[in-house]
Amino acid sequence: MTASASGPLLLGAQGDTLFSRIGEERLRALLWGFYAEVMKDELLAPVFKQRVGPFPGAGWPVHIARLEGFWRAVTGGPSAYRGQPGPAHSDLGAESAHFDRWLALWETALAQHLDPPEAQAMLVMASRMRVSLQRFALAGAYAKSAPATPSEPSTQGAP
Ligand code: HEM
Repeated sequence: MTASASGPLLLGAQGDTLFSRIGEERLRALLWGFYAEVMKDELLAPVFKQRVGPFPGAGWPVHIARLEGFWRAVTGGPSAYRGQPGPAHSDLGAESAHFDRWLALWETALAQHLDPPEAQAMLVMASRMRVSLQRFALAGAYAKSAPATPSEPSTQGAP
């Protein structure tokens, strides 16, 4: 074997990140394709529409750019992402069923846009993230349903 067959798959250890194997263009296409499907889904779409607005306008270009930064960061690419994924999910009313659906659509989108090894790696990453994101999501839901705290303004400003 000589180096003549070198391509993106034979980069040195430092350059061989998941991000470098996926590439910027495919990552972006994956994200737009994924959220296009999310916004056709009757369970997920209302949650995103309320926060981000009607797809693909409103807040979507900014949202996708933020997600691109996030996925670049976690796949070893250059990224300026400084967000807080946990708190972003704490007030959505998202439950376990939402995460099941999200991951099912993610798996489909990954198969459409990426080669199997990268698709598998991205699926495993998201499955692991789910554990903590869902914890944030459900904690927010419990806080909301707790009857102890009156939501009326009568107590606001009280010492
Ligand atoms: C493992 C699955 C998921 C991953 C990896 C994920 C990832 C992310 C990330 C990285 C952000 C950007 C956070 C920020 O920096 O602002 C985000 C935002 C958001 N996610 Fe998720 N998410 C997942 C599941 C879900 C589910 C199930 C829902 C709801 C049905 C959801 C709804 C949202 C919404 C509405 C935002 C925008 C929040 C805002 O900007 O106000 N996500 N998500």
